[in-house]
Amino acid sequence: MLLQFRWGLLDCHDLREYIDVYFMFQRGMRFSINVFEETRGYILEVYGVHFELPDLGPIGANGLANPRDFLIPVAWYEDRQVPGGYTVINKYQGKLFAAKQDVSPFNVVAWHGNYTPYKYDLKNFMVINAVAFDHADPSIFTVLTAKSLRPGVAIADFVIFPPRWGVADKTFRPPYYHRNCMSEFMGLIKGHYEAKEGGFLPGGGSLHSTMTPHGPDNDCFEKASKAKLEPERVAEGTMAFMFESSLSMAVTKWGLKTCNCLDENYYKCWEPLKSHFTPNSRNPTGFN
Ligand SMILES: O=C(O)Cc1cc(O)ccc1O
Ligand SMILES: [Fe+2]
Repeated sequence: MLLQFRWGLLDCHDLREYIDVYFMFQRGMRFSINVFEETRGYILEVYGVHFELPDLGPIGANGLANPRDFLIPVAWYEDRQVPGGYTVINKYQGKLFAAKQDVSPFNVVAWHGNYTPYKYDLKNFMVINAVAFDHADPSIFTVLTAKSLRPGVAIADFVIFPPRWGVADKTFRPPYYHRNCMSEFMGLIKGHYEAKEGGFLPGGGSLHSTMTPHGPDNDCFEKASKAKLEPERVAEGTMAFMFESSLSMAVTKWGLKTCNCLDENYYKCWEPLKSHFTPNSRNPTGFN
């Protein structure tokens, strides 16, 4: 992603070197985004609470997304007019409003406070994974969380699936088949997602709503069930992510119809799955 971000008082300069970046704009901030090349972006807005680093628990003081890697922009302003003027788009009570003005909205020359936008390069995420057996829950990949009042239940988690090593023995290594109380919106910034190599394209999105069963497609199941469990690179050159929420998500009319991009056949990726239930294989040889 090649882009340039500007927001009132602050300039993120040219971000050409950044590929997988997370940006946070605080409420009320004016910003503009210039893109230079093929660019993909996803937006998540939370209300009432702020994103914060997850509690690290037994991980200790350091790990996952480290505070040192969250960067804030330097002060910057511009005082200029552009032909046709500026259109400032404002979101208010869920609706977008546009206002025209002659001067740049980024014309304030001083700033004092502790309420800044920030950026985080996803490459800096310190990935943790299972190193003996079992598939660890995706909460190990939480970059930021917007907590609800109930401990452990987030309004929204921002989770990434970065390149890493898969080494777990006696384990089906891809994501397990599951249903859970969270809504899972997934996106793909680049590459492919291990659980749906063909059916999930960069720039696309999938939504598995609360308590909807889901998991790897048939190809992934077949491959991973037969694979020799040697150490292997997982998700090399890719970046999938998940916005996970304890709230339900509604799909807009645009998403369902207008965009004309709905994959009506998505469910078919699970159709070839067969039952492999064998009650006697509960304790595979050598497994305690
Ligand atoms: O559904 C998904 O593909 C996301 C996901 C990944 C994983 O490794 C475990 C659980 C989970 O929801
Ligand atoms: Fe899931």
